[in-house]
Amino acid sequence: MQNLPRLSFLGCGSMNEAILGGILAGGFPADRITATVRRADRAAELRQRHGITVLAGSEDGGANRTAAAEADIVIVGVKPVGVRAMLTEVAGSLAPGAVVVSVAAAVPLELMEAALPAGTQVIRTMPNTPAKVGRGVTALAPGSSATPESVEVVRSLLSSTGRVVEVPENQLDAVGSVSGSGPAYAFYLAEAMAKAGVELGLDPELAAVLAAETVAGAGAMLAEPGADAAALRKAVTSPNGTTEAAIRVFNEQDLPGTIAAGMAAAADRSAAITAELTAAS
Ligand SMILES: NC(=O)C1=CN([C@@H]2O[C@H](COP(=O)(O)OP(=O)(O)OC[C@H]3O[C@@H](n4cnc5c(N)ncnc54)[C@H](OP(=O)(O)O)[C@@H]3O)[C@@H](O)[C@H]2O)C=CC1
Ligand SMILES: O=C(O)[C@@H]1CCC=N1
Repeated sequence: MQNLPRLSFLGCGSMNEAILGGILAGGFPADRITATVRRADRAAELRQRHGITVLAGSEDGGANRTAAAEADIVIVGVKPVGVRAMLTEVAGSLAPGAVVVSVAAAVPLELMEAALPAGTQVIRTMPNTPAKVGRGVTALAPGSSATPESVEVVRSLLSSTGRVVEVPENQLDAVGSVSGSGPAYAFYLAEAMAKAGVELGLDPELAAVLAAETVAGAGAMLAEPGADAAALRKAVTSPNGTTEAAIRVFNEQDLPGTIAAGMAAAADRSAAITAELTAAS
């Protein structure tokens, strides 16, 4: 892979489109990218929005095989339950030396490698949707045949979507619970803050703007070099002031415990999906 790789996104919904958006914003040429989806209207939307080639209507798998055959890096972005069928479909069409990257939660490397020709390079990742704006974080775990050079190429490609870290595969359920699902928790907080603002008498539109800008602004501060969440929180919290009154109630009602319980449920769900997929193989 001396030159810029050719990419194919097999399945291009929320997550793969976010990665695609981050990569394109980083200057990757649209004419080296193909995506596949099932629905013609979704294909048209992606073509119009990104100027990439999109193949749709893959009832017989033809679109996926065509896209896979022309790619150096194939990024599989279907739901976990569809990954094995997708890999089986394209197994015979992959270009020699192609690298298969999965963004699917809970689908083990072993299961993916078993669906592909022996020796296929597979990399399992757990990205998140802020990839779209270059503020994502992706954890990756290389499969048994992935070479360090290929891992480096994928790492470098994904670095235009944000931070990239390598972890042992057995940490990916926990990673998914923190950063994979994490954007939803931040959006949930913004929704809850807006709702509470309305209950305090604010106009709904104003409350939504205040909550969204606050979560976004706090996120931007957290992204500054050396930022520390606890220190930033303390800087807002005047002794015996308003913030302290709010945090006291959050602690009395064990909000940290509620968050921990929710995140444990996310990690447990990931492990349960793995068990379901493995039992079905
Ligand atoms: N959403 C997120 O924040 C994150 C998701 N993930 C993982 O990403 C994966 C995708 O999730 P998400 O993007 O949310 O799901 P979406 O449903 O938004 O996207 C799935 C995409 O796959 C396409 N698709 C399904 N089957 C086929 C097929 N046979 N051939 C071609 N395309 C197909 C769909 O096409 P169509 O639109 O036409 O139906 C759709 O574009 C999951 O495995 C999930 O675990 C990981 C981290 C975060
Ligand atoms: O909810 C899900 O299952 C996926 C994986 C992480 C974020 N979204």
